[in-house]
Amino acid sequence: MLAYFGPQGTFTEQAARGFASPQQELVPFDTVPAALAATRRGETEAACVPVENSVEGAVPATMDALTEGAPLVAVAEAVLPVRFSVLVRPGGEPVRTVASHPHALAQVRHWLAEHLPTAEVVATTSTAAAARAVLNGEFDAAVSAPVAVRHYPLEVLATDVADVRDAKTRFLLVRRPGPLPEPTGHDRTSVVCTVPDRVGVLSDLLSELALRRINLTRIESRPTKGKLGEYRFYIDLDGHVAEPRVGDALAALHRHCPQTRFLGSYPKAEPGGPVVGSEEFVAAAEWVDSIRRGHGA
Ligand SMILES: O=C(O)C(=O)C[C@]1(C(=O)O)C=C[C@@H](O)C=C1
Repeated sequence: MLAYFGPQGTFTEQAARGFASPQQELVPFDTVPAALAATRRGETEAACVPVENSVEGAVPATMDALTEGAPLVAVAEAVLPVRFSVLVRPGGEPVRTVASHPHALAQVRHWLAEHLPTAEVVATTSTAAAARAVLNGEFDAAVSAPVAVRHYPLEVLATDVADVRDAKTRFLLVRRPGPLPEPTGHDRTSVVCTVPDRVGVLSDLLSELALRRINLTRIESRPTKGKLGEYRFYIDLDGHVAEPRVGDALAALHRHCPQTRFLGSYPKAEPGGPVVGSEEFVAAAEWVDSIRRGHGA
């Protein structure tokens, strides 16, 4: 079974369908923490959750839920184009309220201002939860994934709605810790470091990556929710922990920041970015090894 951030008809369901094997049952959960909790408890083999949108940035619910509770690791990612449909009940009633996930609302702000300027905008837990609520008569319109109309008998008021063309959302497939996916040469590694209160610690972390020519693809901070001013840094970098260069860098991050959690090494959905080989790291490690064995200098 594969848990996903639902209900049926979310963008996340689409991403989950891409990950699932033909026989695998998909199980919707109304929140990201609930989908991850089912996987932590072993009720589902994996969970699919949104992690980052090209317009609105990180999905805080996912970042927090991956850090709090038993460890989970990402084994795959997917990137989907995001364009919305605006769904209403059949019958042409006036649209006084329009609902959706905050990330979706942020991606259609201009469209709403132009086409539904007087409608009150309401946040829901997901785009599909908004469609479900419109069906139940709670709101008049939902900004939803185009597939939502297959699950909820609503009418399409507008399609292809997006303030920013080519917007994309990245999704992760996470499991309980186990064997890692094999390196492909186009991988991403994710970690979260809860930094100690020490001068220059962030600069130290970044220097360790730069020294090893590791490309940083994302860095985000979130409060630990403990003391004011205490932060965690979510770091995505190019490469796989199985590569000596990357393994070496993660060990260095852990030295600076003992509270570092590994969040996975997995193939990138859209290969790109500079490719840096590990050859010189392997050669250097072999050289040191031969010195230790008394064979070289
Ligand atoms: O509500 C959904 O349909 C989701 O899958 C969540 C989500 C998100 O978290 O960003 C996914 C893609 C869109 O950017 C809008 C909402």
